[in-house]
Amino acid sequence: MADKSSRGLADVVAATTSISDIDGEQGRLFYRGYDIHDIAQRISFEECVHLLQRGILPNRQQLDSLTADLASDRRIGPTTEALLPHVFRSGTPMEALRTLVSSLSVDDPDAADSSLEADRRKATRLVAQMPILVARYEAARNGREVADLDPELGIAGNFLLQITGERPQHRAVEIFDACLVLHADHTMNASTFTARVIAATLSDIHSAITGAMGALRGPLHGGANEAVMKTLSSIDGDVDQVDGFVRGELEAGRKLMGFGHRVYKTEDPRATHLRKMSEELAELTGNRRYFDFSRRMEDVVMEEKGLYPNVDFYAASVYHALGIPTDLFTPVFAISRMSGWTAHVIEQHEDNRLIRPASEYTGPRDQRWVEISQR
Ligand SMILES: CC(=O)SCCNC(=O)CCNC(=O)[C@H](O)C(C)(C)COP(=O)(O)OP(=O)(O)OC[C@H]1O[C@@H](n2cnc3c(N)ncnc32)[C@H](O)[C@@H]1OP(=O)(O)O
Ligand SMILES: O=C([O-])CC(=O)C(=O)O
Repeated sequence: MADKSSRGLADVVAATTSISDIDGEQGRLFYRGYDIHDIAQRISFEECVHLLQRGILPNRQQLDSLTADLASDRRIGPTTEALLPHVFRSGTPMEALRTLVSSLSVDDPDAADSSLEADRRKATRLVAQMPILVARYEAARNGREVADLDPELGIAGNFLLQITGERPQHRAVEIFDACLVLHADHTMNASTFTARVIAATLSDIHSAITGAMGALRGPLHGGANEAVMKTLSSIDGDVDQVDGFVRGELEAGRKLMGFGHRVYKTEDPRATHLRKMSEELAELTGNRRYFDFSRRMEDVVMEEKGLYPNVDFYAASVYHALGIPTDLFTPVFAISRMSGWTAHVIEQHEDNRLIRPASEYTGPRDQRWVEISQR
């Protein structure tokens, strides 16, 4: 029996990993030993995928090879195509996309192969397919065709192109690319843990990723970015209204989405980059409203609760300024996190042991069975 239970598994070391690491006291994040501050806004999402899935930053030849794989792997199969017109009517994009991601296994050329080599091919394919699925979903629900992919653009640029229907500005692509890098992996967060638990039963990578999508969706995890945008846009009037709004929410005992973190006791290093990018986009678009609201909200939440913004907070105003619809913010998170999830599934399969923690029983004991007629 376990010695002590930890509510929400806080501080429990649930896996060993060489993919990412966090120092929550110092507010530092590392991907395979690289400080996020050194690589964010310097490497492309494709380089990041290589780093997470294949363990090293690619040289030019390795990057070209991965880029070619990603380009040839992004086709979605007939089963998923057939589902698209049905699932876009379902409640939310994350529900629909969870179903679409699950369906990708049906036509996957490696579906029947559970080897590590097949895992690696499926991992690349899933990263390539995810942005296409989101773009196709967006087009389907608006009754339009997606724009053709531009071979000059990478994953970030092509996604913006397909979502907005317009060729994105160079700086917008750079900023979105950096967002994808910043969200790519984060140790044993809830969705990655979910993926690893599923993978550890020796289940397949599509099952693990489908579970991860379900975990990411919730507002205490990836769903917070959408919730932040809804909060920002619900505040009427000017920035002076923010103080009263925040205090009212806290007095009512409600949490403010985008604040707080299980691991960081100081600023989330990703928020540092996203805050700067949000401000830059506010300047570039000439619309400071949501950046100014966010800055004020950050100050009031710090004064009132001592809480720092997490990755989801400034991601909201950044994605909004980039023209991404609010209900696609969490799917965008999934596009990025697919790289981390798949790397973790491979790592789990490489050195597997079933994940099966203990529980602390709190129910009644020594109950006696009685006939149904006597109950
Ligand atoms: C990508 C990501 O997943 S980043 C996280 C995204 N999620 C959010 O932004 C949702 C809002 N934040 C939260 O709910 C939490 O801070 C979490 C889920 C991120 C971390 O949760 P935990 O480590 O379990 O902390 P917990 O929820 O127990 O909070 C501890 C205390 O801080 C308070 N608190 C934590 N976050 C917030 C918040 N955002 N707003 C108001 N109060 C908060 C709690 O009410 C609690 O107070 P209490 O001790 O008086 O009851
Ligand atoms: O690590 C966590 O618990 C949540 C988080 O910030 C992430 O998944 O990026």
